[in-house]
Amino acid sequence: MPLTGRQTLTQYLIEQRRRYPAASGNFNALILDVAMACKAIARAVGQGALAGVHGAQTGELGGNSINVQGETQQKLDVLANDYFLRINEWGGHLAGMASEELEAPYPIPAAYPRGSYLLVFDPLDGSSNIDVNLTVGSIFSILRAPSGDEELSEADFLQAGREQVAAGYALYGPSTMLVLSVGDGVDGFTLDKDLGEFMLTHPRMQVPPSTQEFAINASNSRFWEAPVKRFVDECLAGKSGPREKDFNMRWIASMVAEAHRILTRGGVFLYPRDSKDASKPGRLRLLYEANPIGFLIEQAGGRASTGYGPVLQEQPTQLHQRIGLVFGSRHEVERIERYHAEPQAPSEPNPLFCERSLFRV
Ligand SMILES: O=P(O)(O)OC[C@H]1O[C@](O)(COP(=O)(O)O)[C@@H](O)[C@@H]1O
Ligand SMILES: [Mg+2]
Ligand SMILES: [Mg+2]
Repeated sequence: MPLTGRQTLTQYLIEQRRRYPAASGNFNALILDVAMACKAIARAVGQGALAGVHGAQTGELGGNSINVQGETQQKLDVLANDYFLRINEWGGHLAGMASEELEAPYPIPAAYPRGSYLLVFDPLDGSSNIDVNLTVGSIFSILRAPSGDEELSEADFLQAGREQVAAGYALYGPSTMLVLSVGDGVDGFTLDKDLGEFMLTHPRMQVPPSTQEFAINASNSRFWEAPVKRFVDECLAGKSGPREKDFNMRWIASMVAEAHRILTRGGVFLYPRDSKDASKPGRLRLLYEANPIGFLIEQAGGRASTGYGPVLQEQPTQLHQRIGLVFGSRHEVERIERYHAEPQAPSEPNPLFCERSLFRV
């Protein structure tokens, strides 16, 4: 038994390596570098206004800085992105990185050795919550890099979620956590700030198969597709509706925090494909939001879907591609997939989401 009574992240990784001796020490070192970046971000988030890290980032020409997504960058988006790049570029484990905040992939500079993995990340998820002091996080995905020393291209990152070697997130909430899957279940660690170590506190996390809690941004209801309207209407109808049970609703606007709640006590999260903006078939990004969260949820016995099928099977076509995402307790996600699979008859609208719809005005 370790001295502290709990396993540290380093001890956990060493033990994993003993079980799979073929795994390289590079992989463990990479996870520890990612964890270090998350600790640095946690410190900045924790200091908040004292560290002057709140508010929008100023662009080169004055005014707010806008990222490749067309969204205003917060100071912490930029700082967190920088920590990820600086702390992970030197170790010799990576061939390149890609980030929500960078338009193009970031190849490892020639000054450092080139490694065999790719790191893809959303350095700060839930940015709209920074200034109001609510939980935010970082999300990451690890892929294999192509062998050889050809120049890295965007195509090298376009791997389906099933190909991920590992995925995880850090949560900067009342406590700082790191939740990780190396493809053998999901384990959660809490940061002991005095020791500066992530300690294993949530071994073998599991998503309960059933739930009475759902999460969706209901202000988008007029843009939803019929199967999503039907699902939500049925939840809202509660005991007196077809589901014959009451549901509770949550919306934090930090997907990483919603994922953590669902990994802890179950639930279903929807940011589905909708008709809000024809150029964006969804809000969330496939490579660094949907895929890593989908990997964790499936490793914990839950289900992650586009509504039409498993999200981890989607073949990406662009680095910053967006996608509809539904994940969480298996029975609810399967139900939503069933609703999408049922033939829609526009001439015979379902009364639940038309005249009697709870979202109808
Ligand atoms: O403001 P909305 O439309 O509810 O969107 C909230 C969603 O946007 C996100 O914040 C997107 O993440 P970023 O902060 O990394 O852009 C998700 O975490 C969250 O689920
Ligand atoms: Mg995000
Ligand atoms: Mg972000």
